[in-house]
Amino acid sequence: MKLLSQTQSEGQAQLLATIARDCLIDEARLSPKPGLVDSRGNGAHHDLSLALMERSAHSLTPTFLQLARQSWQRPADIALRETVGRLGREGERQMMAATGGVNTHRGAIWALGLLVSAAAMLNGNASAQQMADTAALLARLPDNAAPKLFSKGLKATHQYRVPGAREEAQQAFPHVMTLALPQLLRSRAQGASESEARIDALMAIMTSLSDTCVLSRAGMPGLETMQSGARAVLAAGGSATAKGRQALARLDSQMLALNASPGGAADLLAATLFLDRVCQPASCSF
Ligand SMILES: CC(C)(COP(=O)(O)OP(=O)(O)OC[C@H]1O[C@@H](n2cnc3c(N)ncnc32)[C@H](O[C@H]2O[C@H](COP(=O)(O)OP(=O)(O)OP(=O)(O)O)[C@@H](O)[C@H]2O)[C@@H]1O)[C@@H](O)C(=O)NCCC(=O)NCCS
Ligand SMILES: Nc1ncnc2[nH]cnc12
Repeated sequence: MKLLSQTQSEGQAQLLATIARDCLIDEARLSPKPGLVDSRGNGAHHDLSLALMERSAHSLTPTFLQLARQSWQRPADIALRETVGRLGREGERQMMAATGGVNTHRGAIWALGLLVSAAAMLNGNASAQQMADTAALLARLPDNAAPKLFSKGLKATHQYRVPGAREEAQQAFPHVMTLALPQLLRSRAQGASESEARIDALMAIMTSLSDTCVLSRAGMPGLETMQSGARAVLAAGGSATAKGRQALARLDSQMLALNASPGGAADLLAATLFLDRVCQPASCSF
């Protein structure tokens, strides 16, 4: 583990916060994303826009910075879990204030917030898997200060008996670690452009995620359409190929017709981009 002076660790905390914000902006701008806000338009959303997503991302930089500062070289214990929970809820309030009450990034605050904390806890010398495992340790700890709130995500996970955002983090982000990151690297290695590789990584997540945003808006038929459509894009060779792009356009039309938007998958793409940026295959480089 690297020992850093206070000035160095403050610089690293600021870097982590900036990277987390940039990953949210990169995710929002990436096009074409089925059903989601992107640089073409608002997807299946009436209350979201790219400008709003970007404003929301900027409003979260102080939250990510506080998470990194407070987590620096600390162990995963209840005290840190409660601090992280408090900062996360404060971040949600900042987001709501910045967007006039629209939920742009609730799932992203959760996933990226835990990963920013994990990166800081590990002081910069860890693999993506170690960071995901450390984030999972935190996510599994009880937060006694958390209010017992009803949420659309909880309703969908109970109704359809599927895992949601909470479980994804508690299980160390399987959709990021076993699907998205490997696909990102594979598509790059096969010569895809950076945008195409990122779209392919999003597709990899969408092949299997039980996205509670899609379930809430379009039920199980919507989720099945998302998963089979994403599999079709990858089976056709991914978004770098003409057939893959046709399958992607088909999936986009289907998601719009169903009013379905994979907001959870988008959050996990941002988490994937974060780990890709802060970690090397063997150790971390931020
Ligand atoms: C653990 C929490 C994430 C709360 O989870 P829960 O499931 O109880 O609550 P939700 O409010 O539903 O938020 C979950 C959000 O997570 C994203 N998501 C969905 N499925 C998955 C999945 N399988 N894996 C990972 N992530 C997933 C998703 O976020 C995106 O969608 C949001 C928009 O969705 P929605 O509000 O439903 O909006 P629309 O459908 O557009 O609404 P209408 O237009 O139809 O009205 C958007 O924000 C994206 O980010 C889910 O929404 C966690 O929040 C929590 O407990 N926090 C407490 C604080 C804490 O401890 N923080 C620690 C870390 S900082
Ligand atoms: N690009 C996006 N569009 C809609 N909802 C989202 N949640 C996170 N990213 C999103």
